[in-house]
Amino acid sequence: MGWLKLGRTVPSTQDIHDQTAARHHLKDNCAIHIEILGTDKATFEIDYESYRPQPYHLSTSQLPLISGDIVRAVKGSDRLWIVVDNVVFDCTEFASEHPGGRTVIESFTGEDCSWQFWRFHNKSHMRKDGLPLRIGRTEGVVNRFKERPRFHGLRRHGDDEA
Ligand code: HEM
Repeated sequence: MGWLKLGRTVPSTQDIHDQTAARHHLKDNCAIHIEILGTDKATFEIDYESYRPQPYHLSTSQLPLISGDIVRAVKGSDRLWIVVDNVVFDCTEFASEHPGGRTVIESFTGEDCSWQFWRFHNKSHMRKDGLPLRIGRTEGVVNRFKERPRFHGLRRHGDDEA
């Protein structure tokens, strides 16, 4: 499948150098370090280690919100975070044990990969292996690839039965 083979894109550093974005992160109370370096730009380092797995009993809406800018910026770090259905999973350690291989998780780091995920996994995989990796929820992290419709016979998968 094409999207499985695509390499990583170079991360945009625009967000990281944008002062407005920096203020936004502060407002969200995230663990970051901001330093003004004598220019009109602010830079910050994100303390990715401070985002910890969340208790299993929390519903998605109870998970801490991680700003989309922080999730996207993970591409420039050594952490492997992915987003499925607006939930952020830290797969850094899990990736090496992933039955589908490490590469596929690396290729989606800092991105939404919801439909790709659901093509290969079911809710039971998510409960057993995904739940321990949840570190938060996020908003506005998009999927790079458009989902291709699937067909069962002549019927489009997901269409109403009637
Ligand atoms: C939260 C992150 C993920 C978890 C917990 C996870 C978990 C798993 C598990 C438990 C399996 C084995 C399934 C089985 O035994 O039938 C598996 C296989 C697989 N996963 Fe993931 N996965 C994750 C992310 C991803 C992502 C982002 C992709 C990319 C599409 C992916 C692609 C695959 C593939 C291709 C397989 C092999 C399927 C097969 O051999 O039939 N996984 N994964």
